[in-house]
Order: sequence, then structure tokens, then C-alpha cells
Amino acid sequence: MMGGQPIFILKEGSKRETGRDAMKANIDAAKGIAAAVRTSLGPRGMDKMLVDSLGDIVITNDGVTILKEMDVEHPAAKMMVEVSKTQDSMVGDGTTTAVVIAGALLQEAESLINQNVHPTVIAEGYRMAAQKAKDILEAASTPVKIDDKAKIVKMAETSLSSKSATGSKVKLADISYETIKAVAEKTEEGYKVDMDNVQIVKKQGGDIDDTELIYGIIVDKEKVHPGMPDEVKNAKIAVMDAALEIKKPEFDTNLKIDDPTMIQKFLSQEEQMLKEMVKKVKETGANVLITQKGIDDLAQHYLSKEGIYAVRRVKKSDIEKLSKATGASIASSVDELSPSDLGNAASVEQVKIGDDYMTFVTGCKNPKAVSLLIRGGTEHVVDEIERSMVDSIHVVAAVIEDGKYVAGGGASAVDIAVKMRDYATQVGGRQQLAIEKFANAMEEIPRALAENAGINAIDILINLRTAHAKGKVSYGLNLYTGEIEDMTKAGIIEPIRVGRQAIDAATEAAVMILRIDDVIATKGSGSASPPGGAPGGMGGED
Ligand SMILES: Nc1ncnc2c1ncn2[C@@H]1O[C@H](COP(=O)(O)OP(=O)(O)O)[C@@H](O)[C@H]1O
Ligand SMILES: [Mg+2]
Repeated sequence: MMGGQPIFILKEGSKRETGRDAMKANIDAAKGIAAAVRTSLGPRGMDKMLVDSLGDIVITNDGVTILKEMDVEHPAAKMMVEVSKTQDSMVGDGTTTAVVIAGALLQEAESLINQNVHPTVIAEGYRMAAQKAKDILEAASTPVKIDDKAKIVKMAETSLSSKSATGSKVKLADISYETIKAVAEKTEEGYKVDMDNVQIVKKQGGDIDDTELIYGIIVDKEKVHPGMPDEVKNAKIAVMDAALEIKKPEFDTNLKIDDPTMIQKFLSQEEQMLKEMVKKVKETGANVLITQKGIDDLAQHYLSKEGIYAVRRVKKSDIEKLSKATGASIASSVDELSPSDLGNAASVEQVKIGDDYMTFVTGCKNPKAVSLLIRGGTEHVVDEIERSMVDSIHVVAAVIEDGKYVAGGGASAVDIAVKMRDYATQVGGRQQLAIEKFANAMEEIPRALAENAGINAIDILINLRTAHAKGKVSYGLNLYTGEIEDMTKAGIIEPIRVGRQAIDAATEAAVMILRIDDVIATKGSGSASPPGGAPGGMGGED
């Protein structure tokens, strides 16, 4: 205690929370986030409907999407949102899993803190445990090659089974595999996948099963003139970010015409200029013209007469994808366009999708450019199918790059928990307690999977532990049958990267939150101050 006058180091009214209070508030906030997504884990998990202030809704089962859309305020809760975002960017799947583990790690830590175990000891134990968990996962993993389609498709199916896409998972898993197989590049260190090569186009209408893989680029536009060919084989494509129009003056101009023949002259000059532009395009040898800007009606007419297939007002990102896929250089004026700028594709074709027409550019110079055309009855369905397909292609990419998979349905989590408890006793000391808690936290996965399916989690856990104690390391909970069985045989498998990254991201966040014993609202933090924080001023407290 400092005697006498208290010394204020923070401005009056600043919010501050210290010691146990700060930690308790942080843990509670983080647990709150985990609880919010926990019920969506697994194939029997529920979806969330997120409604924004404008009344727009998103219906999803995807952990990271739920958290991104939630207006999270508490700083520790925000750290949990980061966990799912990290998981999403590193793996693309397992975002709910990572947050559920992080929440469980904090929940378990809380009981140790209540027993006066110092948070730094817990943090240290958790770090050791995470390393051990990854070693156990590695040891339990099975190698798989890119050609083993049957296995890899199963992993895509596991990923899709927890989404509303599950009814079409066989077809979608097959497409996911073919998509990634087409873009995977063999390097000295194994296969690498560049997701930039995969274009995703959503088209509302039709059935989820109408979703298809196109070996090329899809431009969501129709040809500009009905007289143009429906299909151009052996396409020479001019790609532009300029208009085929006569520039209008930027300021109001008055043109005084005394002689009626002048109007004719004036118009025919405009006509002449547009004709000239089309002629220049034709002279480069192009038979397809795709531009980001507009094409004048008259120019459309001349292009059609020349038998050139033309598309206008194409998205900038599509223009870039087209340029990359066909090898075309993007020209910024007709005058600049030269034969060497043209790109190549085996075919450019107008295809009817639902009630609309789209342009498919297939057989591109770069065969690694592929597109997924996502279909579904309503906007919400198409959006969720897109999210599910993004997860599923990432799963396929992860397993093709790493070449290893593990058992799902909580099997590898229980394997880790069981072996972790042995490891804890070997470590001994104060860390032992934390390592045991880590083991408990891993079991949160099968527990949540069971509870979400309305199955008694305690029975399941006991049976799973018994099976694992007998060496049945790939036994997990099959939610199609409700039985405990060999997940590898049941085809409920997932890339090792999902689990590995979930362990890392969850541990990092838990440790970071545990090491905070002081939450101070800083300048300009506004509403980000800790709830119920103590008033500022250090003097006299503690
Ligand atoms: N048929 C199944 N039976 C049991 N568990 C399953 C089955 N299919 C998927 N899972 C499990 O569901 C979990 C993934 O659920 P999901 O809702 O996709 O969450 P995440 O966002 O973490 O990917 C994984 O643990 C996976 O093993
Ligand atoms: Mg998933």
C-alpha cells in the first residue's frame, strides 16, 4: 500500500480491469463465443441465421462465417474470432473445431486458476501439450497420394456432410476433387495448389446438383448482338479495359448546324470512326472481343458483320482471370491492340444457364484455369453451397499438398486425449495438471458432436475411451449410424492439416488470453472498454 495521496496515472473515468477479474471476464467472453458456434459442429449441428441491421440474412453452418458476421465487441471475444479466421486462411476448414477447442482449453484452465495454479504454468503446460498433440496426430496419420481419388473424395464428403450441401455431397465431393486435381502443380517438394486458378461463379436457379466444373473461365455475360456466332472455335481473344465508343465531350458543347447535310456528315463521321475501330480489331486477327467497358450499338453491328463474338461490361476481376488463363494482354485502347496481345482458347461459347446466357471460355492456353459454376434454388442456398464448396476444395488441396489424413468423428481427438494423459504423468510437476486439462479439452469435440445429435455424450466418451484403451485408435462416433466404430473404414476422414492447425490456433489464443491480467481501455478505444471495468487510478488499490 502506498500511503497518502493516491497517484492517478490514467485519466479519470478510464476503464481498467486487473488480476483475476480481468482474466475471468476474458475467459467468459471467449467461452461465450465458443458456445455460440458449438451447436453448429458436425453433421447434426444446426445452422445459424444472422440478421443485419438492414434485415439482410445469412443462413450458415460455417464457423468462420458465423463469427465474421457477429458484431463482437469484447476484446477477448475478438481474439476468438481471430482463431477461426486464422484457421480459415491456413486450412479453409475446421473453423468451428478450432474455436470449440480454444473455448474448452479456457474452460479447463479456469478450474486450475481457481485452484491457484498460476496462468503462466498453465500456458507452459498447454504449449507442451499442443506439441505432443501434433506428434500424436502425426503418428496416427495415414499417407495418401493424389491419385487415390476414392480416399480423397471421402475427405471432401466429410467436410460437406456438416453443411446443407450434404444431400448432394457425392457429386460435390467429386467436383471438388476434379477441380483441385486440375490445378495442382507438381513441384520438387510435392504438389502445390494455387487457389487463384479456381474461379467461383454463382448462378441462382436450378438445382444444387447442377453445380458443375468448367475447364476454363466463365464470364457472366451474353454476346452483345444476336447476329454474332454462338460459338467460336479456335478463339483468338482480344481482352480490353477500354470502350468501343466515341468519347462524348466532358463539358456541354453546342454545335450550330446551318446546313442539313452537315448532320449527315457529322453522323457518318461517327459511323466511320466506329467502323475504323472494328476494322482494327479485325486486323489483329481476333475473332472474340471481351471488354470491361461498353460497346456502341453501331460497333456491335459491325462486329457482328465481321463474325466477331463480343462481350461487354465484364468485371475487372474476370478480365484479369481471362488474361491469365488465355495469355492475352489487356489492351487499353483499340489503337494499342496488336496481334501479339491476343489470347487463345479452344472455344468461346454462349451457354444458357437457367434463364440467362453466360460465356464459357474453355480449352484455355493455361489448362490450370478452372471454374466452379455453383447452382441452387435461392440466393441463400447458392451462398451456403459456395461456402461449403470453398471448404471442400480447400480440404482436397490440403490433403494433396500434405499427403496425410487422420480419422474424424472425434477419433483423433480421443486418441490425443488418451495418449496425452499418459504423457502428463511422465512430465509430472505442475505442468502435469495443465496437460491433463488439455486432454479433457480435446474430448470436447466428440462431446459436442454427440450432444448436437442428441446422443448421450457421457456414454459415448466412456465407450470411446474403452475402445482406444484397447488400441482401436481410429474409433470415433459415426453420426450416420450413431454407432462407435472405425472411422477410417466408415470413410469419415480428414486431412491432417485441419487438426494440426486447429490445435495450434486454439492453443495460441488460449495462452494469449490466459497471460492477460490487465485490461486497460486505451485512447480512442470508445466502446471497446472492458465491461464493468473498475475506474482508473492505481493508487490505493490492490
Ligand atoms: N458422419 C460423421 N460422423 C461423425 N462426425 C463427423 C461426420 N462427418 C463429419 N464429422 C465431424 O464433424 C466435424 C466438423 O464439423 P463442421 O461443422 O464442419 O465444423 P468445422 O467448421 O470445424 O469444419 C469434424 O470433427 C468431423 O470429423
Ligand atoms: Mg467443416
